[in-house]
Amino acid sequence: MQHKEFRLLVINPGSTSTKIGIFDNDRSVFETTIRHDIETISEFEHVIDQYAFRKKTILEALDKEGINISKLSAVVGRGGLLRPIEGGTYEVNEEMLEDLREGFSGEHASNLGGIIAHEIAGNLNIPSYIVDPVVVDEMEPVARISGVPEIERKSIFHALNQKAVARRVAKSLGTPYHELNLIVVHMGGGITVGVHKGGRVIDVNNGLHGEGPFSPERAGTVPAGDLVSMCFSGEHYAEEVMKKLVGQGGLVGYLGTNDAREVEKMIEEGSSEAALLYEAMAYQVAKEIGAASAVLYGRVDAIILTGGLAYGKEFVKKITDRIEWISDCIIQPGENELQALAEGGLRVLMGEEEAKRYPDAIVKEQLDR
Ligand SMILES: Nc1ncnc2c1ncn2[C@@H]1O[C@H](COP(=O)(O)OP(=O)(O)O)[C@@H](O)[C@H]1O
Ligand SMILES: CCCC(=O)OP(=O)(O)O
Repeated sequence: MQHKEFRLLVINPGSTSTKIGIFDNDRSVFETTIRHDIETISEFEHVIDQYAFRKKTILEALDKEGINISKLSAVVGRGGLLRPIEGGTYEVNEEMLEDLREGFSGEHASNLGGIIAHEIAGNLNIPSYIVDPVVVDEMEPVARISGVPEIERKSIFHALNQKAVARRVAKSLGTPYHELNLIVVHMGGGITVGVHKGGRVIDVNNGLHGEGPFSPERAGTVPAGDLVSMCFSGEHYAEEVMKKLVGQGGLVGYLGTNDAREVEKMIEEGSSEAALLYEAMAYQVAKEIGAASAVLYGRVDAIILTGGLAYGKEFVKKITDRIEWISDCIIQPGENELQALAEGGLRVLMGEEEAKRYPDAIVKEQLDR
């Protein structure tokens, strides 16, 4: 029987880059990463303001490659800060667009994925989807408690890549994903450390709003009392403080760059400040992995390090030196997000799965609250 051929455009806006791909069914025929330096990104007050800029760079990249978008069957974007929902593929609809534009759970580049996908697809009269957005929420009740009754911990993380890489590693280990205890560490513009138990991410640091290790452009956990004092010092607007946590925190805050390769260059050129900060980022990642291993009572089948920073051999060594006593460390540099987006869209186009309707699949515990 002859299989139908679908051509998909997949779009993955990250905090430091926009990655795009063209897939014929699940076969990648073109992929590129457009990096955005901190000067360009800082010109925009809000992430949503980057919409026209990111869309233009995508269309230009496709045009440069001579790709005719009129032949597309669907456009799939990385999903953003929606309401907490279960994993899966969702058709982009008006309710979703409204929440993405507003940034229902905050601002992040992935909010643009569904919006740009919908815009390009709408002009071609084809469907648009998002897959496993950053708000996929499988946290256990015990992990939701913060210590302040009015504040609940949230699941905001690299769900798409963490799940895709975990499944890939499970396959290579010859054990089903849902039978493994894994710690998956995605290290990109943000850094998230997910505890995968029985195929669910039962705990993870909120990689966006100040939890966990600091990262190329985020603060991670900061001393709470000092943050409160800063907020009420009368010296800063709320938006300014939020930017210190997201966008202008981490390496950007200390060294003015979100590019780890530049930091490596500074270290090579003798900067002891850059060396200390790189060491500190690795130290904080290792500490978070230690905490994640306690969630699993120390029974960890593997620790997976992934994302752009996992290409940095020295950086990875600084982490593994501190944690390899916990379990085997598997290094999967980069991410599998474009492939995962394509496969999610394809499952729906092939009729293997029905697209979920947003916001029908909101995590039930959230509604009960
Ligand atoms: N070869 C490399 N060595 C070290 N760091 C790298 C390398 N390639 C990318 N990175 C770093 O990874 C980070 C971006 O990771 P990535 O997963 O692409 O981020 P995002 O998708 O969040 O934009 C940047 O700090 C970048 O400098
Ligand atoms: C919001 C969590 C996902 C995340 O941090 O993505 P980037 O590393 O691409 O910014």
